[in-house]
Amino acid sequence: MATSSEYAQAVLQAAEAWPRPRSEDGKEYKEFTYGTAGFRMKAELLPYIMFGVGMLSANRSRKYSGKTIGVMITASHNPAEDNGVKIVDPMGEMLEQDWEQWATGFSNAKDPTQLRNAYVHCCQQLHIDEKRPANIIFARDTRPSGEKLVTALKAGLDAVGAKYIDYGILTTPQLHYLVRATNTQDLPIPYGEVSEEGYYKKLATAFAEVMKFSKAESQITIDCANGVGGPKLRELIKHLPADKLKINVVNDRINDPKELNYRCGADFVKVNQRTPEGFNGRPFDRCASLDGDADRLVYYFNEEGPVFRLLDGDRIAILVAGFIGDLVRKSGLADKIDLAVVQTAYANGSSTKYIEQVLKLPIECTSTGVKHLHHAAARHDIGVYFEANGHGTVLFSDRAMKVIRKHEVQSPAQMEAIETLRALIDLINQTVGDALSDMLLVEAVLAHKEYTVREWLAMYTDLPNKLAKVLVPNRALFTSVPGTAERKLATPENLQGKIDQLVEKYRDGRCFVRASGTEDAVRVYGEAAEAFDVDDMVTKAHEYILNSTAEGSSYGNKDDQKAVDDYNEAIHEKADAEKEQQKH
Ligand SMILES: CC(=O)N[C@H]1[C@@H](OP(=O)(O)O)O[C@H](CO)[C@@H](O)[C@@H]1O
Ligand SMILES: [Mg+2]
Repeated sequence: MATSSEYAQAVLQAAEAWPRPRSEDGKEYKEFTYGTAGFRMKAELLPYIMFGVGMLSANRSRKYSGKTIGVMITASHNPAEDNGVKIVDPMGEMLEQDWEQWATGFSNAKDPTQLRNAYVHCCQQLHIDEKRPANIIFARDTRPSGEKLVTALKAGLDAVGAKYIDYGILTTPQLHYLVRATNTQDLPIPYGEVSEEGYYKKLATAFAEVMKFSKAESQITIDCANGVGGPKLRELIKHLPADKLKINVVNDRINDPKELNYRCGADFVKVNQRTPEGFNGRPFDRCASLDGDADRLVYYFNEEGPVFRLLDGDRIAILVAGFIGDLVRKSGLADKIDLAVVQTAYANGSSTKYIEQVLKLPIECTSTGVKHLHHAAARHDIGVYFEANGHGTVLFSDRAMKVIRKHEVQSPAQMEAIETLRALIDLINQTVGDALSDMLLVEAVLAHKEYTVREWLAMYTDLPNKLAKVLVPNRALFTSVPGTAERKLATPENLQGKIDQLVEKYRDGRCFVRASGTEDAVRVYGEAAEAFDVDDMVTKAHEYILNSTAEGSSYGNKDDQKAVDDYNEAIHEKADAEKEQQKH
C-alpha cells in the first residue's frame, strides 16, 4: 500500500459519513460510470459520489498548479428526482477524457478504505503534489436535492484541503463561463468579469454591438423548462437593449420541483415534436425552449392547422455558419480563416447537403456527444458545432481571434463586417453550448438577415426521418467501426451487412445503429426521401437488431418498457403528423 498522506487519512475518516449505496435488497453495490453526461442518476444515490468528485476535482486543480476547476450539479432535462454532476476543466471545457476513469474508479470504491487507496493511487500515478493549492468553484441547478449534494461535495473538498467558492444556483454554461473567467483574469485579454453579473454584462454588451447595424425589432417567447434558465433569463433581460428584442418568458416556475422539465423544455419539444403544454402562441410566432440547465436551445413555431415546425440544432448551425461565413468574406478574411461545421450522424441529410452545396463549407462528422464535436470544432479557426438536439456553440481559435482583432479594413462595408465578427466572439460562449448566448446569437442573425421563422425554415426541407430506441439484453455487444463516427457497426457480426442491403432499397436512404452512451439501449436512425420508406426501413432495422442478439429482446423492467412505448408512440405521432402535412 502507498504511504498515506494527511489528506488520505482525512478521506478515510470523512468518507464514513457518505457510504456507498447498495441495491434495494441491500446486498449488491451499484456500479457507476462517469460518462458523456458526467454522473447522472436518482439523486439519492449521489451524495457518496459527490464526496469522491470533490476529491478528484482537487487533484485536477493540483495537477494544473492550482488553476480553478468547476463542478456543476445538474441533471439537465431529466426529471426533478434525478441529479448529476460534471467536472469542468480550466478553460471551461468538459473534463479531459483520460480522467473519466479516475472519476469512475473513485465512485466504485466500496468503502472508506478503498476510497482512500484509490485517492493515494491516483496521486501517485498522476504525480499529484498535495502541497500545491487546489481551487474549486461549483454551482447547482434548481433541483432541491442539490443542497445535500453540495454538503457532500464540500466534505470531499475539505478532506483533501481544497479551497472553494459556492456560486449557488446557476445555469451550466454560466459555471463554465466563471471557470474560464477565473483562470484568465490575469491574462492580457481576460475572458470576462468573474461574477454572474459579469456574464450578463458581457453578453448584453456584445449583443448591443452586434445589433447596432440592424434596425429589426423582434419578439420571442421562451419556454424555460421551469428550470434555472427562467430566473437567469429574466436577469439577462434587465441588461439587454429593450428596443431590439422583446422576450416573453414562460415556464419559469421554479418553486415546485415537479414542474421541472415536465411537458415543456427543449428535450420535450424535440422528442415529442410539439409545443410545450399550455402553449398559446399564434401561428408563426417565434418560440424557443431551453432545457433544465439552459445549455440546449431549440426554436419552433406553429403554422395554421396547427402544424408544428421545429428549428433544431442542425438549422441553428446552418443559420449561424452561413452568417459567419458571409462576415468572414465581407471583411476580407476569406483566405486567412478556415471555417468548418461539425455534425454527428444524427444531423439530417438535407442539412449536410446544404452546408456542402450552398454554404460550400467543409463538414466534419464526429461520434455523438458534445466532447467529440467540441474537440473537432477546436481544430479549426472557426468551428461551428450543434447537435440536432440543440446543444452547440461556435469556437474561435486563438489565431482566428488575433487575426480578427488586428485586421485593418479597406472600406466601410468591411468595417461593419469585422465589427460584427468581433462582437460575435464575445456574444458566443466559447466554453460550452449555452442556450442564453445561443438565443441572442440566433436573434442577431435573424435580425441581420431580416428573416422570419418561416424564411429560416424555408432554407431547406428536412428528409423524413425517424429515431427509435431498442432495448437489448446487452448493448455492449453493439460496437462501431473506429473512424466511422459510429455510422457502421463492427459487431454483432453480419448486422451491418444486412442494414447496408436494406438501405439500398430506398431513395436517399440512410440508416445506422449504435449503442447509446447515456441509456441502456441501442438507437436506430433512419432517413429517406419518403416518410413511408423511413418507417419501413427503421421497422426492419429494429427487427434485425432484435434477431442479432442471441436471447432476442428482453425489456429490463416495466418502467423501461413504458419509456420505450411512450417514446415510440411519440415518434409515430410525429410520423403521422408529417404524413398529414404532406397531404396538404
Ligand atoms: C441521439 C441523441 O440525441 N443522443 C444524445 C444522447 O446520447 P446517446 O449516446 O445517444 O444516448 O445524450 C447525449 C448527452 O446528453 C447527447 O449529447 C446526444 O445527442
Ligand atoms: Mg442540458
